[in-house]
Amino acid sequence: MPATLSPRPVLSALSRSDDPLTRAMAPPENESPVDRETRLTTERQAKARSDAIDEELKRAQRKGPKPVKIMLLGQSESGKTTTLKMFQAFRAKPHECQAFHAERASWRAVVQYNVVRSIRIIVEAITAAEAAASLKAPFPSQTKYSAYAPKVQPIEPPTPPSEYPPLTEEHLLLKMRLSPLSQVEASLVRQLTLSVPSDYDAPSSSKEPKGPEKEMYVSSSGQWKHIFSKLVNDTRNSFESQDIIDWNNPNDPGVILHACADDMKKLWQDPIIQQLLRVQKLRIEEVAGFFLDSLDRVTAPRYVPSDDDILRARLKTLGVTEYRFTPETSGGFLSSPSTEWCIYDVGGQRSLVTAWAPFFDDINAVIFLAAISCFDQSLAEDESINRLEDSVQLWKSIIQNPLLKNANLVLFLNKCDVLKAKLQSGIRLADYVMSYGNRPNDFASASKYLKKKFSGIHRDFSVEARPLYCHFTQVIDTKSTTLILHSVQDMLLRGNLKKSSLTI
Ligand SMILES: Nc1nc2c(ncn2[C@@H]2O[C@H](COP(=O)(O)OP(=O)(O)OP(=O)(O)O)[C@@H](O)[C@H]2O)c(=O)[nH]1
Ligand SMILES: [Mg+2]
Repeated sequence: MPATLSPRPVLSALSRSDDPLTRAMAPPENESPVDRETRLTTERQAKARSDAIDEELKRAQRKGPKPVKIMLLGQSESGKTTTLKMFQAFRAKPHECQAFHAERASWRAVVQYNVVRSIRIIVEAITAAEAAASLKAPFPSQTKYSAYAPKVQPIEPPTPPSEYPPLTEEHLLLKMRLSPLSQVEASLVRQLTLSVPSDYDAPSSSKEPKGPEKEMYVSSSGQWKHIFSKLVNDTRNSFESQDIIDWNNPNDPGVILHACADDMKKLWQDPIIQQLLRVQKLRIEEVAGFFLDSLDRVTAPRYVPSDDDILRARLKTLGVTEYRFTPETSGGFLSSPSTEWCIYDVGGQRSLVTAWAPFFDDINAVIFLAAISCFDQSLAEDESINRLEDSVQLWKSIIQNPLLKNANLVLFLNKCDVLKAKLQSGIRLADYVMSYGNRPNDFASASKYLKKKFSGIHRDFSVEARPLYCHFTQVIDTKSTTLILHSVQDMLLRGNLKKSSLTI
């Protein structure tokens, strides 16, 4: 005899005539034994289906709420990927951090690429000075360096070559001795890209660059790291990079870099070269991925990048990278249930902005990064456009976008360390931002002014009335950024829980 199925017991307790629904649901009074068996089988199957659905729902609930979706937006070089690295290294649960640390081998190649790239800027500056001296050529065009060097708004005319400091035999000798670095650069490009971009002009000592060079990029920060799988021992059971890198590989770019270390240092520290860079208005220290002050360390045999090196290493993003993780919570109520986060890191170059929109749907929060130190630079893509002004316009278009009207807005006014250093070195904000007027040229006044500018745009143009969470950041600084990400995380989790009708 099959077990009685719900709602039989209730039915039997009711008089059939009490309620039309009960009557309708009741089995016919003259039901035959065969019909009864068929009916009970059908009911059992329906119950099994219903139980399966309940179990699936319970499993989904156990898995926790929907992931919190966050987009990192902002202009190129504003610090989006660096912020993502901060999430990966310091806000994820320990086993997820481990994967980040295992990527040190990959980041080692990026640091090496950044070093070689900086040296190439200097070598090209020497070549330009040589050409100017021997051929009495017209002004060497600054656009030659446009992909690398932070460009200054054309307020001052370029320095005439007659004012270039005279180079010595020693400089030319150094340049020659460093020529093997062009092979290292080509080899690193091969390692770091799945295929060399067709418009990438592989450097060659015998060839002058043709027009503006392209900065190397990766199509997605996830993909390129797989290339380094060949560096990983099959029998690896350790996440330590020392175990991952093949230190005996004679073709490792680190071998030539180590051999050239003294010459690179001599070149970078030479006072005449420093002066040459100054007159050519090449501020290499401000180029993303600057490691020339750490040459001893980063060219040492068995060099493995520190967390700090990874945060400073520069590789442009092309496309959209998705990173999922479960954040470490502060404990207490918010630590349960643990919500998964899904972070999208996009390429900020102008031509890539149109690729962002398909990801806007369902986004919980936008972290917009504005590099407020870039007030005296122009866009790599268009020298006539001031970077800060471009960032303001981008911010305006994001807060006006109807697809993002439900997204929480977090604004990182980033690169505060660079802004401070620039103002202290005497570069005047008022020379580039006319409305700054005669306010003091210090960090306190400049940062206050810039915050007002960005929050004023939010107040006047936001498609929806919503709060703005604004932070002054320098996302290469782990301590302060960890605290800020912590507060952003709590703010978003609270918002997310509220939306799911859970009170906190
Ligand atoms: N000094 C300093 N450097 C920073 C800061 N934030 C980012 N950087 C550096 O700036 C460079 C560019 O940062 P990324 O995070 O790659 O920039 P991005 O926004 O991802 O750029 P795209 O991928 O081109 O869109 C890197 O070398 C970072 O180390 C900061 O607050 N201070
Ligand atoms: Mg990036």
